[in-house]
Amino acid sequence: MRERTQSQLKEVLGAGAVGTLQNRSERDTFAGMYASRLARLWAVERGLVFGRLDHVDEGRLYIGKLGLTDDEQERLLIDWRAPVAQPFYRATPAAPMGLTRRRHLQTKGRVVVGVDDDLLDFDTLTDEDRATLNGEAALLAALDERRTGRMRDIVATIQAEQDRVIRADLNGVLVVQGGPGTGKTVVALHRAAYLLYTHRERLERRGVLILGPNLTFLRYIEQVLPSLGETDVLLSTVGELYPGLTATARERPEVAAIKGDIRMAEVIERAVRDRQRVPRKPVELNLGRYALTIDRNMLEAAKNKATRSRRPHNQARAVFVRSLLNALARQAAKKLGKGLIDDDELADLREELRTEQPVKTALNRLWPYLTPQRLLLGLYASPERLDHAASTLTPEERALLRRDGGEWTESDVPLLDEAAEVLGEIDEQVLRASALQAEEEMAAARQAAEHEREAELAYAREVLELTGLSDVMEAERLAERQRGEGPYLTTAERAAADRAWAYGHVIVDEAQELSSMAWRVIMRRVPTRSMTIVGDIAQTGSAAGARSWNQVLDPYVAGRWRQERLTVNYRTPVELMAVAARVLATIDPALEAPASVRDTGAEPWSAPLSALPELVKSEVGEGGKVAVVVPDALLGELGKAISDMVEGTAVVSSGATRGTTALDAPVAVLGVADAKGLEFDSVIVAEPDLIASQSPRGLSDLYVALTRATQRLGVVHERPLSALLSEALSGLPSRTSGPTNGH
Ligand SMILES: Nc1ncnc2c1ncn2[C@@H]1O[C@H](COP(=O)(O)OP(=O)(O)OP(=O)(O)O)[C@@H](O)[C@H]1O
Repeated sequence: MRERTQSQLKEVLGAGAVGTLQNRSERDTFAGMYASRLARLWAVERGLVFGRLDHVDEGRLYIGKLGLTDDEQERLLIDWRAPVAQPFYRATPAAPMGLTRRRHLQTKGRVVVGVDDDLLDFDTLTDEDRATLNGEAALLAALDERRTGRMRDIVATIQAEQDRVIRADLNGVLVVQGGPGTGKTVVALHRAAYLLYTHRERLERRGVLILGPNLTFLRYIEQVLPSLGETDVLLSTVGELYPGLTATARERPEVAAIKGDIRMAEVIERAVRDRQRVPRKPVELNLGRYALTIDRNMLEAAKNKATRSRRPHNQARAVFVRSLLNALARQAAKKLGKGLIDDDELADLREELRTEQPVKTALNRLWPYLTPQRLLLGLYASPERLDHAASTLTPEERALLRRDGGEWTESDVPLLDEAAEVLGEIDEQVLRASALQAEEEMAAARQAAEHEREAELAYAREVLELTGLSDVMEAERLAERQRGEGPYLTTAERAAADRAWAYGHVIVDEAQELSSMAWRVIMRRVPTRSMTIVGDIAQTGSAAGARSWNQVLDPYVAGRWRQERLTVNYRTPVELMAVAARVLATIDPALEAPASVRDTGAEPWSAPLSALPELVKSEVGEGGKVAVVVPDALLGELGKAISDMVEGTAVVSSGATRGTTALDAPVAVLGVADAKGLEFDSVIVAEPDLIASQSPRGLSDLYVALTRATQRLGVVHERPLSALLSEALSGLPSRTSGPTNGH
């Protein structure tokens, strides 16, 4: 199939860029189709075939990562997502679904290195068969494997409760609630692959978006879908949802809480209204030959008209300007002694006035073009504007929003998106004209005599300021880059560049962390509300995060969402989960930790903080990936202490970029927010008490930290444990250095 597709691609490309426009576009479409088919055929190499079904009636079927037929259309391999493959995941001895046997195949390259059978129809079994039955071997072998720093697909070992989530209906909102390690992430990814297979046409056109908590996490999961042959899915954080911006900086919890609060929607709306100004005093315009006055009545009338148009701010500006210019033109006619004028004359005068500099400046003051960036920075920078727009917040809350310039944060992105909704797009033509105008102003300033230059430049800058052009020009450059849509731009790429894109399906991971304002952005991206939301309310660490799924979803789909639960922990062994469960009980005794599926015999241990670098070294010696989860305040200090001692240590500063090496390094030192969703062979948690007290949801953070390990867990501290934690953690056997036993 690879060879055939390759030669089809070659043939199409060989036809060259000739012919009519339509010919060429057809050629591009075919080339795109063959190229992605080829990519898919190469992507499924690892574990191509992993299962066999022995049917009572139909004989043998092989299950694999994609479907294959031979030249006679005989089925060679069945795609795991096809309905006939379902018994591979769902059949049990009680409900064998027509199977006598299910076989798991382990392969290395093209060689079968192991088989593992589940015999489902006991009547056909001999006694010896029954005695050697070990259906869980494949799963347990997969779970015990050393971690590589990248998530792997689980097609060969999907469990029945997970399969139900994966194959759930596309429409509506599905919430998948499950404790740590229950496979929420990996299941969500397989669901994306399943939905693309089952609803290929609809979803390829509209695209699928997967949202994760941070860039390291996206890196961690980015290979799963390609390994299942699906390459055109957009992975993103909320910080990247506003096109042209990657916000990774994190806000202090108290600021994040305010910026994520639903009251901010109203604040933004008022901030925009506050920029549609009616000054107390009339505005005088000196046009040389005569002077005009913009009085309050004219302004109110123009503003009312613009508001009644119900268009967003930037588009309503045209209504405002036209109304005001008409009034000014009538005034000018009077001044020029023309008396009553007809419509044509009025239009001429209006257009004449439109080009007068004092008029332009006044209009820009009264109803400026605004970009979301300019609006927000203008708001944060001015206590007066904040007092006005944010009167629903307390003075303390307003003070927390104050900021001069600075980097965009993750919490700003939903506010920028909200502002973009209220402001509306700036017309392309206006953008181009204003960019041109600004360039002319700058050029004129440069040409001006030396002594005038200063003043001219200041003026040009003022024009830029007033119209918000300094970032409008940025915006235009960006728009231009995005317009270069070549024929090979994939759906995901086009969607990423378009703020108004409506996705076919959106999957939200670690969904409990998102603020109310972030949910508004996400919901705008899926008007059909076809969504999968996965998370664990007990793990909520963000101050702006969710307390219940009802609270999150009621504003959008009250009573119209369904929930599935995942109950088995595939990551954390029993011994480690016992400790985590005790911490969970301190958050709320009613919360239940998921049951672990395996034990390793390695008990969690405790040691003094001073031994940390030594212990890390010894853990590295045991092999696999090691993580040290630290309180944010100690990241620098402990990161350095460990780096000095252990080669190849990666310290993950908050707001890491996609290029981070944390996943590839033998040791990662990181805060809880960056450890969310990840897993490591061995985890050491430093100063648990400080983690628990560093934010209002600190105990949940500690629970997250304690559930990241697949094999071994240690706790190091020098501060005494608080009463709350001592019951959960103080009984751990102590360790100074050297390997743990039991593994
Ligand atoms: N059916 C399965 N077969 C093999 N491995 C599995 C299976 N289900 C889950 N796993 C493994 O268990 C680990 C935990 O899965 P995952 O990260 O998806 O859990 P999670 O519920 O998202 O956890 P958390 O909430 O802690 O982030 C992963 O290594 C995953 O590959």
